[in-house]
Amino acid sequence: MYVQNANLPDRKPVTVPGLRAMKAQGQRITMLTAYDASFAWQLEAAGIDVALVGDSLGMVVQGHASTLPVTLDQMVYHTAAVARGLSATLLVADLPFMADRDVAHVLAAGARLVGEAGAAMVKIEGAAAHVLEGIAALTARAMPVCAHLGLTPQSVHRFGGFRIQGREQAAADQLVTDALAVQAAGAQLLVMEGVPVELGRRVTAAVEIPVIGIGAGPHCDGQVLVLHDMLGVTPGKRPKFSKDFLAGRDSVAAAIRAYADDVRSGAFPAPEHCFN
Ligand SMILES: Nc1nc(=O)c2c([nH]1)NC[C@@H]1CN(c3ccc(C(=O)N[C@@H](CCC(=O)O)C(=O)O)cc3)CN21
Ligand SMILES: CC(C)C(=O)C(=O)O
Ligand SMILES: [Mg+2]
Repeated sequence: MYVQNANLPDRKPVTVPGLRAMKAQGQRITMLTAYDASFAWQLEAAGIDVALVGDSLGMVVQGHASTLPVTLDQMVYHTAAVARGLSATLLVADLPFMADRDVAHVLAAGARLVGEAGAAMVKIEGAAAHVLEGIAALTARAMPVCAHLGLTPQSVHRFGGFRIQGREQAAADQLVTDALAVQAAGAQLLVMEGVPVELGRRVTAAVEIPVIGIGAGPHCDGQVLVLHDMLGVTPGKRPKFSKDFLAGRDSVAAAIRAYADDVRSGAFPAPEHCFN
């Protein structure tokens, strides 16, 4: 913790093996995005388990229409800022678009996000052959990997928009196969985004690693939201799966605590935040 004069809450550090134990014990995992030290500290103080420096910063911080313009330098800058606001919260950073172009780039990006900026884990989208290779290469160098499947925003042009994935049987079966493949490659956490409730349930049951859902239904081992969505400050339309937790509350701290409570109790996501 770098922030001066901070009143540190007494928390046990969240670790990668600790998340696996939470899945085994049926304790739901809470995760939110953060992009700067001040909001990172709000997550820390509220007892959120995992902070994600998402490339969604390209949309909610920079104002772009997609995550594609975000650069590795920008991810390193934001990850380092978030790291200074955290102590016990596990820090995950997204690999930006095209940082997965080959294993050398994946490792160079991982080294910057983990070694220079202070992430404990790096997140990489998809399960293509070159991505599986990247997951294995990072894992072999002791940089734990969070996989990301389903509505992977870096594939927005392939999908033709931010569309729910895995609605057809063949696509759903392929997503289960992909989840097993990223786990076999070494991934220790999996974000499932924008899939029907039943597929979120299937994937969560199929893998041993914890599955964190966003628009993937209530059966995942944990939930993640974009911070700006859950504070109701996203410019324009929020995704249907998000919820404004600041509405009716009087502080950012209260909103984040309510989110954590609702994820842990299973009250969030409700049916109106889910896809069938
Ligand atoms: N503010 C924000 N929140 C996010 O959750 C988020 C980002 N930005 N940027 C990166 C990606 C993009 N995401 C998005 C963005 C929009 C929808 C969306 O509008 N979905 C439609 C459903 C479309 C369908 O039914 O196929 C919706 O109504 O929610 C979904 C995911 C998720 N991530
Ligand atoms: C929405 C989450 C999972 C993400 O990847 C991001 O914020 O960039
Ligand atoms: Mg992302």
